[in-house]
Amino acid sequence: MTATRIDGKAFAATVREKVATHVTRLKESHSITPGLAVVLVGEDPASQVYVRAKGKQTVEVGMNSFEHKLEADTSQADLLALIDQLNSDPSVHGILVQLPLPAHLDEALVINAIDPAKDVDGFHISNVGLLGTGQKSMVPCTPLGCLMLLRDQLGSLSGKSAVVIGRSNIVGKPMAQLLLGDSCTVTIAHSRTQDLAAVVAQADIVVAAVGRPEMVKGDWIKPGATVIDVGINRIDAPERGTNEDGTTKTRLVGDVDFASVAAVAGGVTPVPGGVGPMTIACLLANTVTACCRAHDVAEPEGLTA
Ligand SMILES: NC(=O)C1=CN([C@@H]2O[C@H](COP(=O)(O)OP(=O)(O)OC[C@H]3O[C@@H](n4cnc5c(N)ncnc54)[C@H](OP(=O)(O)O)[C@@H]3O)[C@@H](O)[C@H]2O)C=CC1
Ligand SMILES: Nc1nc(=O)c2c([nH]1)NC[C@@H]1CN(c3ccc(C(=O)N[C@@H](CCC(=O)O)C(=O)O)cc3)C=[N+]21
Repeated sequence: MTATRIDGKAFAATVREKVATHVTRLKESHSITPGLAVVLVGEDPASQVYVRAKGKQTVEVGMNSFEHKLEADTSQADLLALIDQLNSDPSVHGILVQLPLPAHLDEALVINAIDPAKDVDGFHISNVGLLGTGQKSMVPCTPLGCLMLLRDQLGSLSGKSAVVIGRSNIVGKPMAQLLLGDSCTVTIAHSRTQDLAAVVAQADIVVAAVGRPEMVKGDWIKPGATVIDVGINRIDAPERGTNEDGTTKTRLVGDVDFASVAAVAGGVTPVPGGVGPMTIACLLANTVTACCRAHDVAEPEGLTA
């Protein structure tokens, strides 16, 4: 069997089109322009790439983008003061603080200082609790993007067996909540799980969010299963030669060994071009949703869980 390549890049473009339509409606009928503020502390090169992509796509769908770049040694008090200012700014409907933060900053404290109504990452404890109890919340972008791809691929997820590999607060745990919300039978695997291959083998749906290059192999996968690869790993690619400074060129791979999995699965997402573009599209979707809720305007359908 040869799996369907689940094209997250193409699906993300359709999500952004829906977002752009709602932005136009908000502007024309309500004179409101949704705004997204992204806060980056320090100069991590990968984070800079993502923040640039977010800013560009925010503007492309017609929203306002506010970028705040702070020095790596910014104090906690200064960061909290900026968040306070963004919380009370009516032109800002969404706030994202790029993670990870430098080690001297208290990540949980900073995230929980964001107004939950503007928490477009869905990381604030209020949103985590709302999601866990099945109430309306802001849903974390990466798991939301995975859910959209799964629903598009499979239709109803009800009764399916799902294994999420990884239990982080930003991907694994909220992913498991969303799958449970769609009535999957959910197993969460992690670094202490025994015989991971056997756990994965019983799954109709596998979501890999581990951070280990090409760890999930084709011979673990139940034939016909749907596999979502969240991993973003940069590995050396000597076959591509060397950079001008003499260092080896690199390439991106996921947590899934694409070639062997595609030979067994029913569908699998590639890296790049799978979950990554969906994450940014869902961030824009969450910003429009937050803006609609703030102004008591009907929110778009099909853009949240
Ligand atoms: N595409 C996108 O938009 C995004 C991609 N990512 C990528 O997704 C991946 C995961 O991210 P994140 O959740 O933040 O990572 P974390 O490092 O926070 O979590 C990794 C999880 O994987 C588990 N794990 C580690 N090794 C193993 C193993 N050998 N077997 C089973 N489980 C294992 C860990 O278990 P334990 O808890 O026991 O330590 C942990 O729960 C990364 O590659 C990251 O770059 C992240 C966010 C967005
Ligand atoms: N507060 C916060 N929220 C996040 O959502 C968040 C974060 N911090 N910190 C870092 C991770 C990572 N992340 C990605 C977003 C897009 C791609 C993406 O678009 N990837 C492209 C490839 C990009 C490339 O070529 O480097 C792809 O997979 O096709 C990847 C990863 C969001 N994160």
